[in-house]
Amino acid sequence: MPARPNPLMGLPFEGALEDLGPEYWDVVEAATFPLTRLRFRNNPLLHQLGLDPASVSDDDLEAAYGRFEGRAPLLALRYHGHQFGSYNPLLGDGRGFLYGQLRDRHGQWQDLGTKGSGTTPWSRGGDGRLTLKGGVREVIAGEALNRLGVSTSRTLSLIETGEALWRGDEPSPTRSAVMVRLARTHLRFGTCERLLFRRQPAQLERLLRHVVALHYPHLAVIHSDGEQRLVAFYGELVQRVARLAAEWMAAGFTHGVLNTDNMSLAGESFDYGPFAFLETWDPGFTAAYFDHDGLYAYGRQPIVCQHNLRLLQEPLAMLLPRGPLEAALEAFGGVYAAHYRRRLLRRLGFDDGDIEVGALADLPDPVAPTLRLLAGWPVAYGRFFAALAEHVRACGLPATADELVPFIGEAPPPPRTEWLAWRDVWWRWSHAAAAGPGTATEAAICARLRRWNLPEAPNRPVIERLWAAIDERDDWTPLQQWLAQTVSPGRNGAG
Ligand SMILES: Nc1ncnc2c1ncn2[C@@H]1O[C@H](COP(=O)(O)OP(=O)(O)OP(=O)(O)O)[C@@H](O)[C@H]1O
Ligand SMILES: [Mg+2]
Repeated sequence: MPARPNPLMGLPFEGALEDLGPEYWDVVEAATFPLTRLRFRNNPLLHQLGLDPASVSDDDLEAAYGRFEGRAPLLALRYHGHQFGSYNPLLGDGRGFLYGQLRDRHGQWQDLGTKGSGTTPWSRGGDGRLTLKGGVREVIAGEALNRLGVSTSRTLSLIETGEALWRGDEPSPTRSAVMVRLARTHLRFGTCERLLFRRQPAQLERLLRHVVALHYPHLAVIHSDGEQRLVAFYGELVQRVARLAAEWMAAGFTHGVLNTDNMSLAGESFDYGPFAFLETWDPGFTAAYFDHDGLYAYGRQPIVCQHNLRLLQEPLAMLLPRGPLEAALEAFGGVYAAHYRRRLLRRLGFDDGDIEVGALADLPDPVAPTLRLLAGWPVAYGRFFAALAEHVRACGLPATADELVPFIGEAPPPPRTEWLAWRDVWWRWSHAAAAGPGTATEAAICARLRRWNLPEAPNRPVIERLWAAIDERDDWTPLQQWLAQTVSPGRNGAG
């Protein structure tokens, strides 16, 4: 009987970046691992790629994304980057490669990229590997952020590979893994910076033509003039990154390593290393243990993103005048503020559209009172929203402001002045929304609270609990349960 074909190997890859030529990448080979054992598969993403998940076996995934059978060429991408303020010209894919590019079910380009698949010319003495814990953390970050509505890469598969790794930030030896992630692109701000370093304007122009064609195709239609098109690309990237920063802030997420080699030219969030979700709300909260000065602290993320966008002007200035770039960057603050407000409102159950325009003008904005309350109440940021959602589901909308009581049973009481101020604003909004012209009935507010908040945000203690079960007993059930109950909107009762 002929062997059943592996559906993953029939995916319709198109060599868009490969066709740009070897200036941008090196052909590499994957490592051979002592074992390949599937630990996580993302069925919704398999579906998004046009496959029937039921037709893809675990062994298919191990063959394609653990043993890398039947796929060539594998490309380590070249890039540089500003890391913690210093330029590093020695970067590039040092432990991953571009596996392939294809259009998904919605016609959207997707890259399949690996992490932990072996050394490359850019490994700089590193082992080219990913720890299993690092892979588990990537799975959690991508799924949680996606569930919170953040534009993010996601892990397609995580395969344990049976090696013993030594790391300074994990008890070692520690277990190894290889992951494949889906991202709109693996091209980074640092990909452009490398071409400035090497003074290669023609190669930058080719690269950006590729980026616009794949990731900003509407701009190619609007602008026949190449220069205008690139200015428009930068302008849209500014807006996408501003929205992304707002999404991280509303999600209570600290990326941790906002170097320019971790900034996507498609404006999507990716590379989940030392990230952390907030415990108590604190703008100074720092995720990476090696970020001694708090450069990439939670509250600095918008300003760092804006700074990184300004750094990107340097390579672009090989092709474009500065004036329009600087003018485009000025939009950052306004786009950020408006998007952050919308996202925070949504976590509180609200939307401007719920409320009569006249009534809206009379309402105090809930953003500042929410942050003032959170700054003084030692509760986990995600817990605040989850508990609000639970309270409204259990008790309905309060008929009077006084009926709304501090709803986090296990927490110390909130600071009185900040609580009363927040309570009154939230109550006024909830009543204006429920009485407004939109569809924001009590049930709709309740559904929104459930949809846009996680029952349990994966802050450090939560991730450590999930990891401990894997580490101590090889028990994957807590992780699977957390993923099923926390990140699956269906199970969570949300639409
Ligand atoms: N164990 C390792 N072996 C070789 N190179 C590594 C290793 N860890 C990190 N690097 C390289 O160091 C640089 C910075 O690492 P960083 O953690 O930002 O990226 P990454 O997590 O490896 O990959 P990505 O940005 O694609 O998610 C990258 O060029 C990366 O390839
Ligand atoms: Mg990186």
